Amino acid sequence: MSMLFSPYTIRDVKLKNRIVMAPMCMYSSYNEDGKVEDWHKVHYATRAVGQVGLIIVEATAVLPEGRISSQDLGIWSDDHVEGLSEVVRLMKKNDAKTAIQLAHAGRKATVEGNIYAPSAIPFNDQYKTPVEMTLDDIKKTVEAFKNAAVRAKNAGFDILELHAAHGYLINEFLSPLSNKRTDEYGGPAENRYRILRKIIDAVRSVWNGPLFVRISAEDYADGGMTPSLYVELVRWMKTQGVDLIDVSSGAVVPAKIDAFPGYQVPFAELIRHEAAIPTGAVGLITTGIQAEEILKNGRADLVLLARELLRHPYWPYDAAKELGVSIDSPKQYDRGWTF
Ligand SMILES: Cc1cc2nc3c(=O)[nH]c(=O)nc-3n(C[C@H](O)[C@H](O)[C@H](O)COP(=O)(O)O)c2cc1C
Repeated sequence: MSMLFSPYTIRDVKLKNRIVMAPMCMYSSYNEDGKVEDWHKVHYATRAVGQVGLIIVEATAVLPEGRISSQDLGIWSDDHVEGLSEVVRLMKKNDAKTAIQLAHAGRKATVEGNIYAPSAIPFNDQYKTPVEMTLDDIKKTVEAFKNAAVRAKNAGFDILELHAAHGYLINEFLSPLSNKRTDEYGGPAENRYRILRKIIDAVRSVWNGPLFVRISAEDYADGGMTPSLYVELVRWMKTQGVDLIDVSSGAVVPAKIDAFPGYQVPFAELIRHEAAIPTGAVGLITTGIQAEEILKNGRADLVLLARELLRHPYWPYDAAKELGVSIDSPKQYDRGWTF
């Protein structure tokens, strides 16, 4: 029996299969700051038609200065809710469950004006030097994540994901390589974790649904974070009511990454077993058999695909065929989806 095509329930949300579309920035809010465009509607609805069980909408900025680019999606204003609701409606209408990744780009923001980070150290010489956040800035940021969670709820999302990976703001606090603070937000792991602790508590105060956190489990640099070091942090997340860790890696400091099929799966596996929490595996997963192996060997609970779903929006059909499983097709496509 296929595990990839078996349902998975988190809190009160039942996914029809274990296939997840990983968050991917579309940099397509070209008309109005942070707003949904037709592109987003077509793009996300298409993967829902393709029978992806859970779709995670791209990194969506909780503050305008927290955008990776000026064309990122935003959720810092109530004006963003209407467009996001429309994307949710289209995905749900096509039978997918929906999530959104709440994000702040920190020192990797490329917007005009000041950018903010735990310490005033640029990512590299291509990036601006960020302003070191004051305690008041931190408070405002925590509040922004909370307000974003309320808006995501109003837009109708089933699941929330906090972006604590890829060298963006939360990741910058977690890693000792980018956080050189000497106050209660820097130094030992417990201090570096403090902003995420506050964000999770703030989000949890307004959100009862499933909550994921995406982490970069490995910094690929001396003195940086490793999957083993993350186990303690993930245990804290679990105590705070986080339901699943979406395990990615890298990008907090410039480093060379040797990416090969399934290269991040061992990190998801270690965290799943050591911290006893469900995980999602991501990174160069492209075939049904590969996905099935990850799930059946207990290495992760969900499988996330990014670039493969840009090439093949109906990948679930291909994977089902490969695994000899019969799945429902959108009824309009019945004549093409039988094999
Ligand atoms: C176009 C593009 C945009 C991305 N944007 C995001 C993002 O918004 N948030 C995030 O956590 N990861 C982002 N990623 C990383 C993917 O979610 C994924 O972790 C990575 O591409 C590895 O998976 P893959 O080998 O299946 O592509 C992006 C990747 C691509 C290709």
